[in-house]
Amino acid sequence: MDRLTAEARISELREQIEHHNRLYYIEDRPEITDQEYDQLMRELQNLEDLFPDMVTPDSPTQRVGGAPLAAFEKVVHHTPMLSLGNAFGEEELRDFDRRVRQAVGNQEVRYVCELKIDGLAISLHYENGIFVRGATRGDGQVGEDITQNLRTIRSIPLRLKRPLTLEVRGEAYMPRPAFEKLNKEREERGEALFANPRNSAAGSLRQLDPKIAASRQLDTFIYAIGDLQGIAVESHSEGLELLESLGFKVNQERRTFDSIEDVISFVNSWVEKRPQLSYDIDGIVIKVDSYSQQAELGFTAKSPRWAVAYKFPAEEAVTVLRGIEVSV
Ligand SMILES: CC(C)(CNC(=O)c1ccc(Oc2ccccc2)cc1)c1ccc2c(N)nc(N)nc2n1
Repeated sequence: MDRLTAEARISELREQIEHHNRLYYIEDRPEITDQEYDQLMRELQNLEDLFPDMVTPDSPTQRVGGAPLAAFEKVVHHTPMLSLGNAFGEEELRDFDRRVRQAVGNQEVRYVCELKIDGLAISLHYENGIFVRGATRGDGQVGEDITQNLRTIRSIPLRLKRPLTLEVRGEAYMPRPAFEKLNKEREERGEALFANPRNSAAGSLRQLDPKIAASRQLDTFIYAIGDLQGIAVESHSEGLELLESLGFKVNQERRTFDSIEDVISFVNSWVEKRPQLSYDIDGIVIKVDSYSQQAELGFTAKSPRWAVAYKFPAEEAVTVLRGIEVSV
């Protein structure tokens, strides 16, 4: 095959593979079988083996990186990764609403409610649409460079739909079925089990060998734009739509409400619905939607005044001590 034909076929295969990747890992509605997908990947791999100079970092064949690292480098976040203040009851949500309305005067306030995924906070940096670096939250200012491991997560796009330079935040997590399968395998091998999906996601992303992370079926939900050059969006919900249009996986259970009472009903509905999800959540995040109102509210030393995390009561941890059941 001559170079020109190879080049055309390589970009056609990449486009098809990325399309089916999105359908399978982000929209959860595959259109082709795994065998057909593997065949596309094999054809691309063969062509890249024949023409190595045509390999680019955003090629789907470049997800499972090279050799294990000796250690993780440190990364300074462009904008700090802030934490969330907590609310543990309905009254605290009403207090939050009163503080918000006090600060913004008698304007209408719209809230965005998002599931709080029980995983590991991550930051992803893109230059001209190409994934160049991913990091853990660390202390909010400095995290660890886990780019090689994050590249193995299929719901993280290696190239965006538009050549934007931006930094996004989200959660890396392990779906419960993958967690149960992993622990079953570890039990058969006589290895220590992970206590919960969050620990297994954290443990997987802390592996220096990307082949181990690649074997762990991790997933992501992106929930915030950090640095965004040159695109004007007016609200958080618009920002999430933009993230989705760029190719990120954004959780579909988010809702907007114009009153804190509706927020409270939404929060209560998730206390029951939580077990139906295929992943763990530890609460609901409520954010003021308007960016201009967020700016009016500002930040405390470590978290925004325009957001709060409603935390669910910890799962009833029952420990059997000498045959007596006690709840802790
Ligand atoms: C709201 C924010 C804290 C993200 N936002 C930021 O980290 C952030 C960071 C700098 C910002 O602006 C600054 C820029 C420079 C200096 C200081 C602040 C604004 C937001 C957050 C944190 C955890 C979340 C979580 N677990 N689940 C969901 N669903 N949403 C979450 N949202």
